[in-house]
Parts: sequence; C-alpha cells; structure tokens
Amino acid sequence: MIKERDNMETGRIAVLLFNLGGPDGPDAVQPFLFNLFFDPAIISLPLPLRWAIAKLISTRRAPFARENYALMGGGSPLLPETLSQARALEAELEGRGLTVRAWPVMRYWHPFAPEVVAEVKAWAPDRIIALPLYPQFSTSTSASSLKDWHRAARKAGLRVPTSTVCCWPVEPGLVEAHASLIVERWHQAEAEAPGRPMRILLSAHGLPKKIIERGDPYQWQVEQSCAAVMDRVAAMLGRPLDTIDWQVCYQSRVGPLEWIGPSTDAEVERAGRDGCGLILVPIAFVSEHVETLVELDVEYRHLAEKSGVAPYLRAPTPTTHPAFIRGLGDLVMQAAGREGVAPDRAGPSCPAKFGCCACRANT
Ligand SMILES: C=CC1=C(C)c2cc3[nH]c(cc4nc(cc5[nH]c(cc1n2)c(C)c5CCC(=O)O)C(CCC(=O)O)=C4C)c(C)c3C=C
Ligand SMILES: [Fe+2]
Ligand SMILES: [Fe+2]
Repeated sequence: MIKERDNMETGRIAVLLFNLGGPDGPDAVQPFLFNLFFDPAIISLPLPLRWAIAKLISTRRAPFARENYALMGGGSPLLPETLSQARALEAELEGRGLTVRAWPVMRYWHPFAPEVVAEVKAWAPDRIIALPLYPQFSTSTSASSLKDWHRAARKAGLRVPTSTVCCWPVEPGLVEAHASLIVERWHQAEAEAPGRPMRILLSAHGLPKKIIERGDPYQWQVEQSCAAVMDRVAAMLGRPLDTIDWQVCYQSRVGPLEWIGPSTDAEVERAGRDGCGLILVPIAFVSEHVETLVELDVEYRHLAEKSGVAPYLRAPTPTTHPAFIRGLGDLVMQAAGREGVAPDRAGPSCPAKFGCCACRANT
C-alpha cells in the first residue's frame, strides 16, 4: 500500500470508474449493441457506413443477446457491481482521510459520460481521477471511454485538474485478489477430485488481430497480468511455477475478422483431450456480467461437459475483494499526487511498439 504523505492536501476528489456498461432490460439490448458497434474504436469505418453496419449487426444480434441477458434476469449486473465497487472504494479512501466520491461512467449504456459530467460538476471537486476498470489498456475500451469523457467534459465546460491511470495490469492488489480466488478453487478441486490433474485457464476478452497490429498493448498487458498472478499462485501453493499447468486464452469473439488466440473454447476442448479438469479465471474482468455469468458459467461449462472436462470450476472476478479495493485505493493515492496520464507505478513500461498506449500517446 502506498503511504499517504503527511498533510497531503487533496481537497475533494471525484473518482471516475469507467466500464463498458450493459443493458438494464430487454428493450435496451439492441440500442446498447448499436452504441457499441457505432463506436469508431470498435468498427473503424467512416460515416454513414459505420451507422448502417452498426444498425445491421445490432438488429441481427439482439435476439440472441437478449436470450443471454434473460439468463441474468433480463439485464446486465455490471452497473450494480460497479456501484458496489464505487461505495467500497469511497469507504477505503475515507479511511485514509480523503474526501472522495466515486462514479461509474459507462461507455455504451447509462450512466453515460454527459450524465456523470453534470453530477460531477454539481459536486465541484478540486481534482478528478479517471480510473478505467480495465486493468489492461486497449484502444477499444479505456481509450474509447477516456475520449468520450473528455468530449463530454469539454462540452459541459467542466474544467478540473485531472489525473488518469491508463493501465494497471500487475497492480499488487489486483494480483493478490485474483491469486487468492484461484487458490480457493484449487483447494476445492483437490477436495472434489483428489489426484485429478488440473489446468488453470486464464481467459481474457479477445480482440481482432488488426487492433493489436496497430500498436494496441492489450494482449501484452494481459500476458503481464497472467504471469504476475501465476507467480503469486505458485507462491501461495508453495510450489514451483513450472509444476503448475496454466494457459492464457481469449474469449468472446464477435464478427468475421481474425481474433487473437488461442480461443477459450479450443482450450476447453483440448483440456478434454488431455484428461484434465479446469479452473477458469476471468483475467481481464473485475466484475461479473454476461461474459462471465453466461459465457463462462453456461456456454463453456456446457462445452466442458461435452468434452469430458471435470471438474470445471470458475474463479470469481475480484469485484469487492478487500485486496482489490485496497489496490484501487492505492491507484487513486498515486494519481492524486500528480497530473496527466500515467500507468500504475508497479507495472513495467509498455515496449515502444505499443504506441497506442495512453501513457505513450499521452491522450
Ligand atoms: C477487456 C474488456 C473488453 C474488451 C477488450 C472488449 C472488446 C470488444 N468487445 C466487443 C463486443 C462485445 N462486447 C460485449 C460485452 C462486453 N464486453 C466487455 C469487455 C470488453 N470488450 C464487457 C465487460 C462486456 C459485458 C457488458 C454487459 O452486458 O455487462 C458485447 C455484448 C454481449 C454480446 O452480445 O456478446 C459485444 C457485442 C468487441 C467487438 C470488442 C473489440 C473490438
Ligand atoms: Fe466486449
Ligand atoms: Fe503503457
């Protein structure tokens, strides 16, 4: 944990917790999908072609997506999850003597940036800290959210010194939370299936390869997270890392482009052929939503059963794990002491070829 400087005068701090957003009911599914596919960070085509494609894909995809959201009661739990993180972070920082309010800011469904800008302006903070809830930076997520926020803030005339934490893939609290949640599942597997070989699948949301080729650091940062978490898991289990079977993979492919791999579904099938059980770890998500509760818990579980994978266990996302919330608190403390865009100090700098990282482009 970073120690507060004595007499650090920070005033009122508004913390912005950026995430993707999710539909709050069946009627919101198609417009939410439209907003996502209309984002030039997701589909980089000029207007009006991007508008037409977004309309087409969102209309075609909505009925299937609605079935998935129906399994979670009709809408996404992402906003309630993020609100609970916001309240936990406020309590953590109040305990460190700061006056803080934290707001979720969603990219593709409410609360949108302009709505939050109005609330932040009314609260009149002395400083804003922009903290994307994406530990690994991508142009398709953190950069898109930050751009959206700055556009809305400019439009509303919100001028407050702002510090941005662009990426935090190996933040110690994040690593600790993931590792302890994995170790819990490891012990569960030992109890349920003694002697069964187990593989840990660290599954991140995928990306089209062409986004990575343009200099997006996401995949590199995902690999940094996985290595750091697995080091900690090995230490917690008291075993050398090379005696643990683990694999990074990528889920949630959408559309016809080639995506980064290996894909999570191919890895589930391989585990079946290799005769091992699996612990699935949602390594790029910090809260529960359709990609964890449906894709990992329903779709890949079904595939695991078909492929003869047993046991099939899933580690929860960090959500409000105390180590994770302390880690977010540390990130805010770091950012409160400076201005501009910077990655978490605990992490290595992105190699030069990842020119899209906010800390390099200073966007
Ligand atoms: C690490 C985080 C994420 C990256 C990177 C990302 C890229 C990305 N996503 C799509 C398309 C879809 N994503 C959808 C849901 C969704 N995606 C993320 C995170 C990342 N996306 C989250 C947290 C969620 C869940 C939202 C919720 O409902 O709570 C969806 C909608 C669901 C579905 O229809 O499958 C789509 C579509 C693309 C194309 C992309 C990169 C280019
Ligand atoms: Fe996504
Ligand atoms: Fe970076």
